[in-house]
Amino acid sequence: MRENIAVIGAGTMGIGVSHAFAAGGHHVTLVDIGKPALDRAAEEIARNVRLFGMVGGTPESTPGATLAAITFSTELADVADADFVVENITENFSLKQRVYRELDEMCKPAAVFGVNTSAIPITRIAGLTERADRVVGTHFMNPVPLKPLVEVIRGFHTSPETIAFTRDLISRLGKDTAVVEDSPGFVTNRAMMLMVNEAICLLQEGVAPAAEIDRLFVQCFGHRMGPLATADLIGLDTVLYSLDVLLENFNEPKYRPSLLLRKLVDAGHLGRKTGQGLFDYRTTDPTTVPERN
Ligand SMILES: NC(=O)c1ccc[n+]([C@@H]2O[C@H](COP(=O)([O-])OP(=O)(O)OC[C@H]3O[C@@H](n4cnc5c(N)ncnc54)[C@H](O)[C@@H]3O)[C@@H](O)[C@H]2O)c1
Repeated sequence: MRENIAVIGAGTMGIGVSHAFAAGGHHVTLVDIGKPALDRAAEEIARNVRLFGMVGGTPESTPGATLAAITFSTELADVADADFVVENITENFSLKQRVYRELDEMCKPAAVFGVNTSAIPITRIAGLTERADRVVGTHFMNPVPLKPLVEVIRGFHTSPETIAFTRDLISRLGKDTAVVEDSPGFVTNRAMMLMVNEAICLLQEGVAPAAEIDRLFVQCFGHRMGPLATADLIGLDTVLYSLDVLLENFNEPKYRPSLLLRKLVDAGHLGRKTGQGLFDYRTTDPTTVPERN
């Protein structure tokens, strides 16, 4: 069944989520506050369709067909007809607060809200709306079209029907779901952000150069990508904001972001999306590490 999907935020995640739903046969309305972000999103989706297609998606998808299934808009009001909303705006509670209050007023009562946050508790977001039973965490992984599993988070009030609807929708994209209970950072990011932050601390202390830190994870532990390349792929701003959320919620100093991470974000070096981060991507991709010697 073809659903009306709204995707809010056309950054790293909004690009991948729109691509996955459009290639999966749905109609997508992608909303961002800025036209430049939407133009970049259209370019990147077209490039990504060519590059990697979609796990379980329509094999005959072309950039033109995928883009034709997406309406690009700067008006939140354009998502009033959505059956399912995936919100992917910046990892900042006050920004999200404004968006959810507006969405709750304008969307039809039956619409389900999928929160694609890295760490903010789903129950806290659901409390901003009058439809807490229809708010669910949908933690997609990056790059979305290539990742076979989505972490689905059950908020305090999320209903069994909402979980079932969300799992069915995601399974029709050819992806599996792992349902977990609500807790800051969920399963994945509570553990992963700690590892990434500690790897940045190792770099900051000069224990090893960035490429060597990542090589140890790839060649010794069989990781596809080292923690520093992972941080650059996520976006260093998103890593920093996620650690801030974990620190605020758990009040444990182990989640304190490294000074180097904060400095790079202040400098505007946010990783792949800006061309520089822990590595420099402007001319070549320095993060490709062979998996074995
Ligand atoms: N990057 C990842 O790997 C990853 C993975 C899973 C979840 N997330 C979560 O997804 C969300 C988005 O992350 P991202 O990496 O795509 O961030 P990003 O910075 O790349 O993109 C955020 C986008 O949201 C837009 N935006 C901000 N306020 C808005 C508003 N009021 N209305 C519409 N658009 C608005 C910005 O213009 C920007 O284009 C965050 O909550 C993040 O924690 C990120």
